Amino acid sequence: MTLLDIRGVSMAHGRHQVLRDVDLRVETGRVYGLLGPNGSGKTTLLKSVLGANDHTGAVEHARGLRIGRLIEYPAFYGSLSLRENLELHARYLGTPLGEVPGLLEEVGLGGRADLRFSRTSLGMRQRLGIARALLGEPGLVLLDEPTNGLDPLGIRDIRELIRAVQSERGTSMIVSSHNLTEIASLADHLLFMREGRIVRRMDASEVRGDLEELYAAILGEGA
Ligand SMILES: Nc1ncnc2c1ncn2[C@@H]1O[C@H](COP(=O)(O)OP(=O)(O)OP(=O)(O)O)[C@@H](O)[C@H]1O
Repeated sequence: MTLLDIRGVSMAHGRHQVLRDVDLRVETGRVYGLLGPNGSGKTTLLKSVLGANDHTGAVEHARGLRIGRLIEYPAFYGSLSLRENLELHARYLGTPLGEVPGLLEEVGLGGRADLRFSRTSLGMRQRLGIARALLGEPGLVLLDEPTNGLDPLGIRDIRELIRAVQSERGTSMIVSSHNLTEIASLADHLLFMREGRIVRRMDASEVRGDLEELYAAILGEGA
């Protein structure tokens, strides 16, 4: 089933064209890896999916689709506990508060539910951000550089968490990342962006050899 149908989406910041005629169809149960250099338009595309910017073209959502998101650093209240932060967001979304303890367990924060947010590490914040993105059982989750700023073990932990969430729930995801190992292990469909366009798309099963070499061949200087 098609969850999201993006057709001819373009977006400019002033005279700077950030997205150019992007088409993308997102299907149920698939994980899309969004790759591209800094400034290629990945975050802007994810924001267009959410209707959070002034793009042209069409973004059609399947009826009743809930979209969870972890885009940039999510805002949480430092003086509230992890549980209170999630409950506050659940109230804002109108989703059941009873979901919160299970979600904290699912992201590995069950034993830390009463810790104040201001006392958490970046890895814990990303876990909490993922839990927040899962409130209300979304059909699609957007993760924008979910391991940004983490150390190698933190990157591995978050990657494994995302894989576990995906395999347990079967949720469709769009994950943007500069970390090719992460994308290679998570995505089943790869989208390469350059200067606001999707210049190449392929199934992960089509990747032969090293993803870094493929990335350079598609997106490197002179490609
Ligand atoms: N609010 C804004 N005002 C002006 N320009 C913006 C704004 N937001 C983004 N841009 C510009 O749009 C372009 C695309 O930015 P975007 O954040 O979508 O790229 P990205 O591929 O996500 O990059 P990165 O990998 O660095 O996160 C960049 O050149 C950026 O400077």
